[in-house]
Amino acid sequence: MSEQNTARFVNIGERTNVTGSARFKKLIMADDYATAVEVAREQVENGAQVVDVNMDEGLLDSEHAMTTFLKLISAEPDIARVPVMIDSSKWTVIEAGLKCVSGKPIVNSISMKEGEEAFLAQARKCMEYGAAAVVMAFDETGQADTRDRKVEICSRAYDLLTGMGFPPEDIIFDPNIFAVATGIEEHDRYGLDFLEAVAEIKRRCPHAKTSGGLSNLSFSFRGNETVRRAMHSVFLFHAIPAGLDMAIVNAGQLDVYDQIDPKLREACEDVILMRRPDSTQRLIDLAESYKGHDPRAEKEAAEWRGWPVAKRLEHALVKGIDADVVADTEEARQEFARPIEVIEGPLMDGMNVVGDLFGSGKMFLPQVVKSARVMKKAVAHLIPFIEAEKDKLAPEDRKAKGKIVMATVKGDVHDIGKNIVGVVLQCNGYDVVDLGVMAPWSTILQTAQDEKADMIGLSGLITPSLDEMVTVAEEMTRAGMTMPLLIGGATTSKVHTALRIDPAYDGPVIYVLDASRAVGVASRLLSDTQCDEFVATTAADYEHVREVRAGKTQSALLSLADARANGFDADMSDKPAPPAKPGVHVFDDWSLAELTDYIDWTPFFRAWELHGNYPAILEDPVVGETARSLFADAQDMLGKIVAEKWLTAKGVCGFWPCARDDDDVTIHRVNREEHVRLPFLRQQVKKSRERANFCLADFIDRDGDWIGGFAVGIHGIEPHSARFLADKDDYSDILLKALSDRLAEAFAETLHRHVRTDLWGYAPGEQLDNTALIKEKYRGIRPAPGYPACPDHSLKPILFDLLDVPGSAGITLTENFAMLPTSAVSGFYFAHPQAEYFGVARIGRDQLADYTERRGADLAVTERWLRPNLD
Ligand SMILES: C[S@@+](CC[C@H](N)C(=O)[O-])C[C@H]1O[C@@H](n2cnc3c(N)ncnc32)[C@H](O)[C@@H]1O
Repeated sequence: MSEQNTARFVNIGERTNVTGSARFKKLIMADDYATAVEVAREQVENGAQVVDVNMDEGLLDSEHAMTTFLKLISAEPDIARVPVMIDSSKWTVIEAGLKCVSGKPIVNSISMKEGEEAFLAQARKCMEYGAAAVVMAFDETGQADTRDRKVEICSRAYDLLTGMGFPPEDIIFDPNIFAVATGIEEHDRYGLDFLEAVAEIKRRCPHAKTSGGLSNLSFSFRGNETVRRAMHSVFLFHAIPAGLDMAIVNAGQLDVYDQIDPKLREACEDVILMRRPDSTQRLIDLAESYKGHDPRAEKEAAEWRGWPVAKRLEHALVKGIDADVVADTEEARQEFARPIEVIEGPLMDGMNVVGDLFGSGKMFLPQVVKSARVMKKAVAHLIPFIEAEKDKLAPEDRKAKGKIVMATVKGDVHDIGKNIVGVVLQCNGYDVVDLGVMAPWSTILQTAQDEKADMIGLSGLITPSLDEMVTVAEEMTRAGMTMPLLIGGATTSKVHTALRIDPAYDGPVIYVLDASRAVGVASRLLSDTQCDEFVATTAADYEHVREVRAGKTQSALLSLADARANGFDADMSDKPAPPAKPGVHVFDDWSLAELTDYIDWTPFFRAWELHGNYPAILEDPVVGETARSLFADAQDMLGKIVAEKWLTAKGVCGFWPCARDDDDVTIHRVNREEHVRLPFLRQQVKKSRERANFCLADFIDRDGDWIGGFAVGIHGIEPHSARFLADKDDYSDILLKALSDRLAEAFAETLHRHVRTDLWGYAPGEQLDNTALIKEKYRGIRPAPGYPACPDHSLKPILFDLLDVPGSAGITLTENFAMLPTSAVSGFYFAHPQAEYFGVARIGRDQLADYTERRGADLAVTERWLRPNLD
């Protein structure tokens, strides 16, 4: 697009959207609103003139999330200066949002899909709130595709809206941008139809505005970023003069129209404006030449082995190639006077390049971990020579930038995240003393003192670990320590760090969002010039979080009695039939080959901090190349895991007759003639009119029903992990752990399907592919203790006892109820068709007391397990 065009073009920021941004979703799910507000700020700073906010996520109370976030950003003057677009497919969420926006909001979207009456009712609401509205070109018969349908629907909507007094300048038509050059003839006109429709709509509908989502246009060229960018720029070059006022597009990914290769520009223009019958084929042919191969890189690949050794080492480090690193390091050692100089010279130079690329977002975690593997192998080769030299020369020890003691806290066994952070720190020149998993506070403190560490880093994945971290902080205070304490891991958040850990420790406490932040945090903490300011700013930031929290009106809670009265009323005429095969079923060795077909790959990439959905992530313009390479390595290892039988999948499941007793489910163990009580928690947050206050017991019939349970685990990782670590190969070790986790989840999915179709057998004819399984399109749920519907991890011992999990599947529990082996999943089966996941969220003291009694436990104990739900 030309510069003149850009000036008029309204760019709608789309990063504050839980459906489009994995990072934003993670922040919202972690209740880290303070950081989520920063995402909105970044967008505005980067030039977004409207901020689109979307909270449509099944596990969220979307209305609550929308209102909380909107209230927060409306209190930030530099964000509140741009309008907010309230984006939801649920009208209740939009309405909740409208109530708390201070400036002029935009509703995204309304349409005549459900007929005129519903359309006008929504429009009236928009007017009441003074909101502008995106009106989709959609009517009772469907979405408008041709020019005439777009114009017809928009004109009709315009007449209806202006007829009821809706200000025309508050109407934003979205006449649907569809993909062109798909090879289907009817699609050829889509670009031109949109452009012509925009011009005509602007003519017929004075003062109304137009908008569109641009990325659809180039959908058929996924993976070919050059062509996609060119298409978008060419399209806007024509659409803006035609009257397009705004679009959802990443402004940073547009090319200047005049600078696009003229051949490509012309071919795009031919397609969009339908100037030739063969334009699609011509663009497809031309697109090939912009794809994949980079002749320069290929030439380089062949040449690099002939470069001088220092450059070869740097290249190997940056590219993560470990094949020749030992030979090259040896060659370098012979060239340099002392072996230490190889580390301080070419190796550190190479790692600095890696650090810079990573720091500037041009390199991603899997590549960094591969680079670290090269570095470790080179250093391992040099160590004996350095040691031997010590006697003769007594050289100074290699100077590290700083020393960090890292640990996964007591009771927790998860270490993928911690290991990644450790590797990243090491390859940036820090010494890392890794205490592994399940580290008690005493060991952590002792090691930090013995090693004269500069800081401690704690990690944890399950909620009880939050309390363990508070304990470590308190003990550090008691020991009079002052070194910084770093907090990270999936269960942690900035809010928890600010509210609970920071006040417990006198020294600096820093929450580290992900591995990519670790080096920046460590280097600032150890910098003579930056440390004080960084510590002070962070402390002030946490103080602010505490103030905001203190001033925040907590969502109102119902009494437990009222919440029960508003419980979910499941239709018990629909309850499942008794299982076809009741009792307990043990699986000693489930086929790994079968499990590989049921892997959900998206969380695999997330474990490596590559955000995006599989398979689209493989074609992502930014991380696609890294994702493809990682995926190839994963497939390669998975092949070996299956063929060479590295691992064993053991599982158990069972079904028991039961009945509901208020919020408990009592299980009848027929063979032992005993009853086991499963106490569940009920939502107490006051709901808007129609929503119930859910409890898992609501899905069970008081007059008799069935419930199930399961536990699955992947065994046998240890010798392989040890082999990789002995070979200085953290990359393969982390890869193996991540794959083992994937296999455990795939096992849970496969076993659940076997339960539905065969063992319980309530859905014998179910035909769902893996995508549908991942989207949980089946009947029934398998809530897991520690997850939002049953957040109390301490239900696990009851489940484990029912199934004799240690005996049948070889899985045990730590004192904080983490499962061992680490790659394990357990939960309950509810088969009622209306059963759904929800989050218990905050509960009141009345429920805590009631639950304590039902569990027959001490208040102090239940309080500890339920702490995240009490604050
Ligand atoms: C963590 S994901 C795992 C599946 C995903 N496809 C994977 O491979 O990682 C989904 C599982 O988490 C648990 N879960 C999710 N939401 C839950 C909730 N609100 N309450 C209880 N359990 C929940 C259920 O066991 C569900 O099957």
